[in-house]
Amino acid sequence: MENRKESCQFKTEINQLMKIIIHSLYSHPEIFLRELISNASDALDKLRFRSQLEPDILGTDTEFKIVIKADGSSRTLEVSDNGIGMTYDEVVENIGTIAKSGTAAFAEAMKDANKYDSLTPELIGQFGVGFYSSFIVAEKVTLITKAAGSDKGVKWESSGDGSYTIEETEKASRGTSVLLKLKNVEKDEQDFAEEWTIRSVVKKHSDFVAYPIVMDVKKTKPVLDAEGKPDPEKTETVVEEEVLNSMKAIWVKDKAEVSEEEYNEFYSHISHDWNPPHSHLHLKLEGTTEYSALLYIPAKLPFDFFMHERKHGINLYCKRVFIMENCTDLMPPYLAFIKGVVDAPDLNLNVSREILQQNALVRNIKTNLVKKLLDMFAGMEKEKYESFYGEFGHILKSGISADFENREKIASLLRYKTTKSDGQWVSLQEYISRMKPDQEEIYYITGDNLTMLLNSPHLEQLKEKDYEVLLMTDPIDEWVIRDLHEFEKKRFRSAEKGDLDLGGIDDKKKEIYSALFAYLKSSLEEKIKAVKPSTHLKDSIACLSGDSYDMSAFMEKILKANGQEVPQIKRVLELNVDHPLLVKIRAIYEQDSDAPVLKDYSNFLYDLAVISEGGKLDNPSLFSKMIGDLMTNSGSD
Ligand SMILES: Nc1ncnc2c1ncn2[C@@H]1O[C@H](COP(=O)(O)OP(=O)(O)OP(=O)(O)O)[C@@H](O)[C@H]1O
Repeated sequence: MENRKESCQFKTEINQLMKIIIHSLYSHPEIFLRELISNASDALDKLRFRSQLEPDILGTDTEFKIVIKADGSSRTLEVSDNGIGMTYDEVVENIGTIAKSGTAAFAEAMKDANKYDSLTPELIGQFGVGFYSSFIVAEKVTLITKAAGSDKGVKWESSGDGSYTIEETEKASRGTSVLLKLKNVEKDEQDFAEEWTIRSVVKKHSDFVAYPIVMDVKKTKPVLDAEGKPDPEKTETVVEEEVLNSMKAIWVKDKAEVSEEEYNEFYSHISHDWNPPHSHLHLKLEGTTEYSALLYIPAKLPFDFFMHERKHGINLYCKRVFIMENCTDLMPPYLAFIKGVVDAPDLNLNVSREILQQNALVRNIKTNLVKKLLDMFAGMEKEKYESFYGEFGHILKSGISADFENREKIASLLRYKTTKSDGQWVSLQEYISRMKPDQEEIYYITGDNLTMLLNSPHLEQLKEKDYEVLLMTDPIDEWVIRDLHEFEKKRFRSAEKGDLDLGGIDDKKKEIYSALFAYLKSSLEEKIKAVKPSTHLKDSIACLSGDSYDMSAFMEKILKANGQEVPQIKRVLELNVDHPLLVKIRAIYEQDSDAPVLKDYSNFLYDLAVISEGGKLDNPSLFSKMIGDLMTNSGSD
């Protein structure tokens, strides 16, 4: 049969991606070597895992390793592995098209970014540049691979100029080899054809890779004399294979043996994030549930956090043998941003994802990890915790609804800005400690931005009383409140729903307004369910509020934004009976309860309430006309 062969163009996005990578990483060329070694190590992990179920797949090639060959005269560098390899279709899928969510999102984010200079390595690091980073140092890349169990090899080749070729080929052994034809380098640039450059980069970035990374190195050795003793006078140059990395799994080491730098390097190895992590947690537990774990909090929320295909969560090992990546059974969704490794020596190596779910050991480890992480968050010093919370707080909060057992603990980790915190975060404990002596409840208000909430008319009476109000701007806060109800026996109370009971309204006033309110109610029947003297307002004239068990305006907005059908909810129009305009309207009403202007005034009052909560008006032109009339009249008074 004819060998398959194709010449293809890269997708536009890939072209763009390569340009960006080459342009922005030229000052960090060594990154490519780490990426290639990391891919080789992943390929060996996959093969090792598969060989546990299919031992025959290895054949005689059982010594897993990554081989680096550098040749200064031909200016080539080759990174090979005897891992899982790729079939023709896998090469098509993985190299040259955008199969991965990360690459696609990266290309999307960078679509109109021709401002390469603003792309720092830290920014790009979030996206994982992978295989394409080879083109930073190479003018041509040739990948030859043979999948485990397959009898044909595949060759992929590109000069990074927009096209590539792919064809079936012969390859003797299983695995992948990436051959780079290196670009020429200037005098003081890193040269990857040189042994010591490779040696130092491997040591720096890939020391803990679990497989030997070997290279033939030239050594000068004394020649042995006839008795087998070294002759100090004579030396010869020999070539020997040398292992460049220590292969030490740092998670099984003692904390004292691991430097900060090693922790950070290991983090970028497993997470493909080049930014140093926010913090790490290194655990070694003995006893009935034995495990070691090295967990990291990233510094930033990964850009692909909410994408389905996202990987790089927790990698599961058993006695340093890789079992699976992204082991979701070890971390609840509200801590899914945690990355790291867990090594459980008592786990069965052949464990499948399905079995894991029911495995008591895995459940215990999970419970334990969650506890340790929550304790770690609670123990962080303020500034450090707040930088973490600013990034991941909205995800952590979902634990309030999802993890009943840890609800209290998570609640004490919540932070909110408040009407009195001047932009600072406040914990619920702090809020309670600052409550006024006559204050019984924790007041909160929800909405999508702080400025609007701070100026909400609903807060006027509360401000007058000098009560602090939590400002909740994350959609998830609606669910937090729904499930939390109270904290340290203090109930949460919405500042925009129900009566505030902060001091009754004078009965006499209620009485004199009752006729006007009845009129307003009938005139606005389609929009509101009642008109009431306000318990919230102090300076403003009108606001809309819900009954205690009604959905909040923010919740309504969130549900609508998510395409859910929300039944039309009529709210209560609250009016400030001490406001001069209301006094004036009442006077008009008492003079002539059929005065045509009253209809306009009722709409006007309703519109004022809508505007004060940032809503949109049905008839803005009528509204501005009313404002104009009112201003003219007040001038002539
Ligand atoms: N040495 C290899 N052996 C087998 N498959 C490989 C090898 N190198 C790359 N691949 C395949 O090609 C895919 C794309 O590799 P690439 O380095 O571009 O990204 P990645 O490693 O998946 O992700 P990241 O963005 O995190 O680096 C890999 O997911 C893997 O399936």
